[in-house]
Amino acid sequence: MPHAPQDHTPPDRGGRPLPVVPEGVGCADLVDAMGRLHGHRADLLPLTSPAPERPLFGPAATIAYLPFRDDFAEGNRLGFAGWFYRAVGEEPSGKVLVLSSGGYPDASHGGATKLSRLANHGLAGLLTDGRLRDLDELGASGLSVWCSGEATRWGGDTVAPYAANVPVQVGGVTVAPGDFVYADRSGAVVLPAASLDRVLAEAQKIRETDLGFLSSIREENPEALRRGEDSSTET
Ligand SMILES: O=C([O-])CC(=O)C(=O)O
Ligand SMILES: [Mg+2]
Repeated sequence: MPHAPQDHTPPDRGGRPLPVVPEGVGCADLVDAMGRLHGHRADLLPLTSPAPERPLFGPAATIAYLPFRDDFAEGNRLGFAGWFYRAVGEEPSGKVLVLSSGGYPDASHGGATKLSRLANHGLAGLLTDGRLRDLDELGASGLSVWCSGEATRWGGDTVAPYAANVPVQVGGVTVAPGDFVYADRSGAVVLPAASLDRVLAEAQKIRETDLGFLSSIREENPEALRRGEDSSTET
């Protein structure tokens, strides 16, 4: 068994458009669906967003941050701009930029000025387990941005980008380039591209089953349940 996927190219969808998350389906439904279809950890605890009403969904372009090294000349020369354009490639539109915090979740991993490239190139947004600066400005950009919190101090002497489009670890979860990332106020979840359609269908089924439970719970008989005579709804 290989320890990591070697090819991170998202599977060819045969011209089919990218799917959307079904109406009413949220993070917990997607995490439940992932639990049914995969054995690995896929959920991140809730992150902070300047526009939490704006869920994030799209294929990941990853940048790995590491603790800053003054002798990493090539990486430092590329800077954020170089790593950003390497990560998003020729088709940046709709992608989610994923920045791994590199062991310093409280350091800033960027601010609204350099991250204005995301809106310029039509990305869906950004997810990181590190902090960001200028959250108000990022919220006004129309992007969906999720991070561990706001920072005011520049973080470039603490962490720096050193690789693009490699699998990264974010909030205890592996994100490979091309994985689909979803985030809302409840949390975030990482969906393998090859399973995407099945996970979305399963999440919709879970949501519909829950709606069915809600109406049978409304109609249940408290007396019968106290006597232990009705176990039709086990929620
Ligand atoms: O965080 C940084 O590296 C610089 C910054 O504030 C910005 O780009 O707006
Ligand atoms: Mg700034």
